[in-house]
Amino acid sequence: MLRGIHVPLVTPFDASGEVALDAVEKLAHRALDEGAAGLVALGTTGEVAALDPAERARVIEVCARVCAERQALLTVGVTGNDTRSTARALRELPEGVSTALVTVPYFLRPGERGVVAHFEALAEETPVPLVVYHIPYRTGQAVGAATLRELGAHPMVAGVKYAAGGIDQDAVDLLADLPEGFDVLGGDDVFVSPLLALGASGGILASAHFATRSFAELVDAWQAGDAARARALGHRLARLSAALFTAPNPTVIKGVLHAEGLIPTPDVRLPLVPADPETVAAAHAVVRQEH
Ligand SMILES: O=C(O)C1=N[C@H](C(=O)O)C[C@H](O)C1
Repeated sequence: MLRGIHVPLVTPFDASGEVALDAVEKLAHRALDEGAAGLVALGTTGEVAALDPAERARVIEVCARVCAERQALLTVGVTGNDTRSTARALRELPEGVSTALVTVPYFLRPGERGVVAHFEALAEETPVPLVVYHIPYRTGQAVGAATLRELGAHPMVAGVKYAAGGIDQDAVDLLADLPEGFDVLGGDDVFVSPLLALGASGGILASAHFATRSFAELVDAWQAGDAARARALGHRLARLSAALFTAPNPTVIKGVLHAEGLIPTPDVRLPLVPADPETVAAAHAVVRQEH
């Protein structure tokens, strides 16, 4: 079910600080035009924590409309570290959402048994399949291959966005023996090529706002077993991703999107602060080489 490149859209703001919904719509069409299999609304890249409920609803509405028109998959980020409120947020997801990207409970560090209990409870209530968002350097909670496999056995758990900060032993173990119907999507942009080589089926990658078609080709090349082509593309795209992650995400990506005239401002909401102009210019130079 979870294949190809899914672009976690930034949430652009206009000069008065409001969400620029027309720019969201344009970015959504552009990503799909360029070969993305789906979109992710309200990811980390979408600054979900800084949006109020009405803004979140409007962003989902725009993305759901575009994905329905284009027959693309819409994943919506649902974050929370308490099971009851996360279950409520899932139940309240509107029509048009295909899957929910649910972060491993952060900060609390409930242990792996707590993580399993959390996702099992959510899986009983969710109207759409879940994608576990495993990102221990943000959540503070380790989740090993055995636990991910246990979660993946549930019919309402469709996959994991794997962002362990590199290729670790658990990634190797998990991809060697995946539960039926459970997919692994890379979530660390710089490491997506090696994860695809191990058997991941795609990626949720903020850097795929740029060179979307090349990222989609990277997935296809690994799946076709064309290692020479995949390796060359992977090295090139890792350089692009590294340049886009030299300051907290999504500050550099917004800076470059603005420099390209694709969003009205490069603004982010506090506590994020805009990337400095030199950082944006350096990343923009790498992006331009991909045009
Ligand atoms: O919003 C996302 O989804 C992503 N967030 C990651 C992060 O900010 O750590 C990066 C990844 O490309 C996608």
